[in-house]
Amino acid sequence: MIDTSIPLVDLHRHLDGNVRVNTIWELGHQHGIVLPADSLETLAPFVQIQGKETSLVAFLKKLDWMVGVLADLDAVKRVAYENVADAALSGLDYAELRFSPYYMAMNHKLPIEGVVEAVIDGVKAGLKDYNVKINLIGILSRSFGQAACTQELEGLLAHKQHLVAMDLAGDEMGFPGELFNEHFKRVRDADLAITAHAGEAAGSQSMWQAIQELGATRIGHGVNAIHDPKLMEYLAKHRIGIESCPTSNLHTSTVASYAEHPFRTFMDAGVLINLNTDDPGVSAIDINHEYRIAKSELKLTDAELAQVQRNGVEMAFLSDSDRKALYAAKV
Ligand SMILES: O=c1[nH]cnc2c1ncn2[C@@H]1O[C@H](CO)[C@@H](O)[C@H]1O
Ligand SMILES: [Zn+2]
Repeated sequence: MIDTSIPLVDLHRHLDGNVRVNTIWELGHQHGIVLPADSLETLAPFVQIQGKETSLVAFLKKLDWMVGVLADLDAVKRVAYENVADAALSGLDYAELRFSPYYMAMNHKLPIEGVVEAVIDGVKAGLKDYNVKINLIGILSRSFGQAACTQELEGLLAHKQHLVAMDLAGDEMGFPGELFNEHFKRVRDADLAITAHAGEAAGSQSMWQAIQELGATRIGHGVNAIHDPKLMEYLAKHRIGIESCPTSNLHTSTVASYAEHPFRTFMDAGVLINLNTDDPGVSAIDINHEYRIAKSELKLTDAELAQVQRNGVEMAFLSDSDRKALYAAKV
């Protein structure tokens, strides 16, 4: 299913949506944080999806315990380290890990810039022990409003040399992209690439906004583009990549079933699209699961899966020489 001659990448993966249940348990006890359950087994349903949630906002609540145990910067560093380990252990050659330092900092009033530094340190430590290539994407969490995103942006820009891109995530319906035009002007001025969660909870207009006003060259989810033929044409023509996360889309009720996921519609329209995990800890999945689902439920052939795998490498925020090196390491 996975072609071992092609690099395996995950481009849409929230570091703060991938905290191990065991780590939540240990950090909770270490820091005297009252957890909602008194054993590891009974904790899992509070932080992982059981069946599915009724909406994106309901889904996002599952991440709250993951950041709720980040009581100090060592905890942040640990989570970042374990994210590198998880990426390597699931067989990824390359992952772009995205994180929202405001969201990670807010429960225990950690310094936002300190969180950014701790993530960078944790990833560095992970890379000493595990063989995988990692790049970082900074997230502006729209759900906390414009002022919080300004603080978040500044904490991230202070370490922009460690980032490849910036993303807009959170409650897409409640906080439309227009609110963040000024933020993303600063991101463009800093020469970082841009991806944005769009067309997940809101319609295709939100994707046009992300592309034309924020400057996104990739879109997270983008499911709702299929209702807008002009946009589909535009995505294909301009090679705007769709970071697709089918299981997350099911878990947020963005699609009602795998069978209704429009992945194939994008492929047939010539749109660059790949497979990703989104919040592997919350969804309790890994990248292999998404490729299995793409075969069994989205009915992709092995040749199509190989194309999807290559699309991911094509879409990655990598320099041409790094992209070549990633390919070269597989042959
Ligand atoms: O599927 C998703 N759609 C939109 N936002 C998301 C999703 N998963 C996580 N986050 C958001 O990303 C930040 C943490 O990295 C948080 O703002 C969380 O709500
Ligand atoms: Zn996401």
